[in-house]
Amino acid sequence: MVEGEGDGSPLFETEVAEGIGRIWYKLHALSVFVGICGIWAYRALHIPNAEEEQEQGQGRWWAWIGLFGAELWFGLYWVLKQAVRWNPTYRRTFKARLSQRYRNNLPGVDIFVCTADLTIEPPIMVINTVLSVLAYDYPKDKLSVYLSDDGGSELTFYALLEASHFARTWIPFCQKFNVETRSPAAYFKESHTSQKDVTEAVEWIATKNLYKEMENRINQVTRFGRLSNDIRKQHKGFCEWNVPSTSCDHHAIVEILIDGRDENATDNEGVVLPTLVYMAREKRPEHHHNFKAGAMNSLLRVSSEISNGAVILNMDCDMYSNNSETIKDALCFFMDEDKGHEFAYVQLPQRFNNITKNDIYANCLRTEYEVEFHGLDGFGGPLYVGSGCFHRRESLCGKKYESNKAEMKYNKRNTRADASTLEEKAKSLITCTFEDNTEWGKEVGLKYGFPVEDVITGLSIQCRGWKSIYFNPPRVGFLGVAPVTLAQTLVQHKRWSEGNFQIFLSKYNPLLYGHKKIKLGLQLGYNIYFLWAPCSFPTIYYAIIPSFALLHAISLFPSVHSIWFAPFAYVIGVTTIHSLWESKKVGYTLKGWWNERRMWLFKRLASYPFAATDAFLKLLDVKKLAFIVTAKVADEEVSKRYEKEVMEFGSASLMFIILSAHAVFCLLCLLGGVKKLVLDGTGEMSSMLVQLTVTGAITLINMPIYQAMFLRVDGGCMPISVTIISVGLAMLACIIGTK
Ligand SMILES: O=c1ccn([C@@H]2O[C@H](COP(=O)(O)OP(=O)(O)O[C@H]3O[C@H](CO)[C@@H](O)[C@H](O)[C@H]3O)[C@@H](O)[C@H]2O)c(=O)[nH]1
Ligand SMILES: [Mn+2]
Repeated sequence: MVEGEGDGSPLFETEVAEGIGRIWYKLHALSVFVGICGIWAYRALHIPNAEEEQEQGQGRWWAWIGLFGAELWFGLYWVLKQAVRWNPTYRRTFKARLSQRYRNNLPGVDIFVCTADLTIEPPIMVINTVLSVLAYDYPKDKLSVYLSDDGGSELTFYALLEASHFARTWIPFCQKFNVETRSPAAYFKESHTSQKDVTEAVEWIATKNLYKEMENRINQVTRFGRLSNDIRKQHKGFCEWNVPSTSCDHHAIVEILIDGRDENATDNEGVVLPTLVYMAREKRPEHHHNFKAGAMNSLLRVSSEISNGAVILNMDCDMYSNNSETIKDALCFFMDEDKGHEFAYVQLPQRFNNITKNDIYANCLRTEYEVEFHGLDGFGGPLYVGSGCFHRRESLCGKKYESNKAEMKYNKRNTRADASTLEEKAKSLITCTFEDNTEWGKEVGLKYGFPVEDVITGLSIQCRGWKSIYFNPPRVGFLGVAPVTLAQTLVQHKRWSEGNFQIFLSKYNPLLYGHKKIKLGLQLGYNIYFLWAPCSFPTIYYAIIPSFALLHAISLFPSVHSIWFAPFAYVIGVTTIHSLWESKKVGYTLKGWWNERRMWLFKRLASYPFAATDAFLKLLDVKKLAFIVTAKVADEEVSKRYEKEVMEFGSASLMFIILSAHAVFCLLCLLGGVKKLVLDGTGEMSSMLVQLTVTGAITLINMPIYQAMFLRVDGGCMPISVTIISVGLAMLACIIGTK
């Protein structure tokens, strides 16, 4: 036995960042905090009095108080952000020890893939995700994959049936040639025969042809919109669609496409296959289905009947597994003899395979995944953010944490009931009324009532005493599809920020609900995300008032010659440098950093305000919960512009009117202000420097908007109606208040 590999050695290792770098970081943070206090002091000590107001214009007092409020907010929010930067924690697993120690005692793993909409989540994409997890490097008799289809479509069922056939070739192929990328579409895109020897190349070509043929069949059927009679004869499951049904009105369907207990269900090399199940829960217009949370809870019940794996992996249909070892990684945490029993879930970062070089819409959330989540891990574990999360079934089903060390076991499968009996039993668990008068959606399973079902579920699991793990493997674990237009990103962020803020406003507010249950650092950490939406108000204020005052040559900041200038310069300068440094460290380009800054502003101007409003309306019970599924396909023109990192507008929307009206407004303020200062000689340059900088920076960041309004002519440019309305609005705003 290798030294250190014995029974007692841990299955994972934790490293907390320390050393001189940390000390510098903390000193820097302290100094910035002093600067922030300086800004607060300046505001508090210089509140304009009535006399001054006479001199400098009516609204100055209001402007001042508003800025004070905004600066208080930003300062406190900055403090929250330090919490997750204080103790970054990193994890490493020892998979060889796991395999050696638990060779025959590994637990069953159930993988849940969710899909909801046939048109924006094409079946070929869905089954690529399914194939990537079917091919996991894990004992196949312990692996079960479930597809939940909220679209309830026979086309998706057909695609899954095709996948179940192709899996027989794909799984052994991956094993034999050590394929790392186990989504066939992604694999055949990145790999070429030229890198292979003859035998491999032959099999490579054969497998690729098989895949391409399947892809063609599926895409043809999808385009056509229905199945031929020949196809419908291929499997008894198609009978389920004999009665007319729609995505929101149909009975429960459960079809076991591959029964892992069946000795004849083997791949081309004669090895047993993983279990594969199609599920569409019953849907009726008069019953609320609770979106993804409802689907996940149905999956929990159906899987408990069929395979009852002790570990559950949650996947979105667009996010394939890119690393065939992540199940083992997750198990290194769950099965560690010393600490394992404490962990409820292991979240991996969500990465995307369609991010452009400079990540124009700041979709990859690198700061969150590379910096902040490591910080959260130091305080008891990260948020559960959906796709790419491994759960202990017990904790997801509502169990409280108990400190006794119980080993995670392999649950024996029900071998008596045959597949069709299991299917019938499973169907009875996913009817519309099954959950009535039960704890499902409340204390059991994923929680209902929030558009970010995962985050609230994770929080309540942590509040039941469990810890969670953030694991960021060297080879990316999961790769999904990020939105490719500005509108999609803004809408996606509206859902997230609204859901998060809704939690903040509810009884689940981490400061109350988590009090004495989770660490303070984690409570603060949660609030970074929960307060996204209200961050919009101080930002809007700060993005308008200083510029407006500049236009009127009213100074709202200290003059360069004043000692009070120092804290402003220091805080603005150092936080900018720090964010540059941080984003460089996590792999952003300079332009990527700039794009991230832009999206920071755009989200706060045009997405979060809607989220905050809707969250309040929901609190008052005037608005119903909605879940807009993010689009995963785009037409060719749009994709081309995305590849070239040209910002996409194209359609008229209120979000765009806000953005462009604000952009024009700032430009007018900048021009007007400079004219006043330079040509008319009103006001002092030295006391306007901060406002000039702020307005100038906003104008620079808005460059793509001006281009889209006045220079571009392609399909993604700003619609002329939006341009007219926003220029009108901006001019109106500039005129108001001008005497
Ligand atoms: O009624 C529904 C709505 C959605 N989904 C599925 O839920 C997943 C997530 O939806 P998507 O529109 O892709 O949301 P994203 O914003 O991309 O997803 C992020 O945010 C969600 C919470 O808002 C999490 O559930 C996801 O895991 C996380 O990746 C997709 O697979 C959908 O098919 C359903 O199964 N039923
Ligand atoms: Mn998604």
